[in-house]
Amino acid sequence: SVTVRFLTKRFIGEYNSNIDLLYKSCIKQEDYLTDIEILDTCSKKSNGTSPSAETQMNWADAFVIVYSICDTCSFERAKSLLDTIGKVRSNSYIPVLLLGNKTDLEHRRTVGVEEGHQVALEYNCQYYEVSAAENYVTINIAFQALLRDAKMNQQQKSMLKRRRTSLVNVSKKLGAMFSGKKDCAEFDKRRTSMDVNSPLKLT
Ligand SMILES: Nc1nc2c(ncn2[C@@H]2O[C@H](COP(=O)(O)OP(=O)(O)OP(=O)(O)O)[C@@H](O)[C@H]2O)c(=O)[nH]1
Repeated sequence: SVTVRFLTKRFIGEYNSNIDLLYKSCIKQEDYLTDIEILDTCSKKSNGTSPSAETQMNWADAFVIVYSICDTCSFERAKSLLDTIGKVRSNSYIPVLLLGNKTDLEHRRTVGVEEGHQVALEYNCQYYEVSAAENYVTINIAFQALLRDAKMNQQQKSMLKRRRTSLVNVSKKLGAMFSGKKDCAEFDKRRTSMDVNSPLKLT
């Protein structure tokens, strides 16, 4: 099973009272079990503290940013958060879901769909407009899409890590071979036992 960690202001799953701010759940998606941990960034722990923004941002595998379509300030805050995430996690791709909430209050809308789309394009994140008050269908679709993205991202990262480790091993062995270090003898021993016509297998 895979653990995917989200940072969000919204809560889905079973509240774990032992760890303040953290909600845990295990879901089945496409025949795979996935443990989900969701950290609500706006709440405070019972002792009145909350982890620093940077700690929270490094902890997460994915982000959910929620603004209200009736509140331009919340949209500006969402953009500033996207900016911070981009800076803190600049070394690799990180899945982000931008949610424009409260579509049931269309008559009070101050942030247009186009503005949301534009920001999502700019920051390369997924974007949905939803209403937490009305139903969970679109929210569910949005979370499923983010989860899929986060899992794929994790798989790609671990594949890259494995590739990098095997490359390091190869370069170590080659280094030992050319610098005549003691594991060179071990390397040679293995090499001579191979068929010279078959490709050199380094693990
Ligand atoms: N009409 C409507 N009201 C909503 C919706 N989602 C949340 N609200 C209301 O908006 C208010 C704020 O909701 P919260 O869930 O406390 O929002 P929040 O951003 O997590 O709040 P803080 O964590 O205190 O910053 C509450 O009165 C909710 O009932 C929605 O989709 N439609």
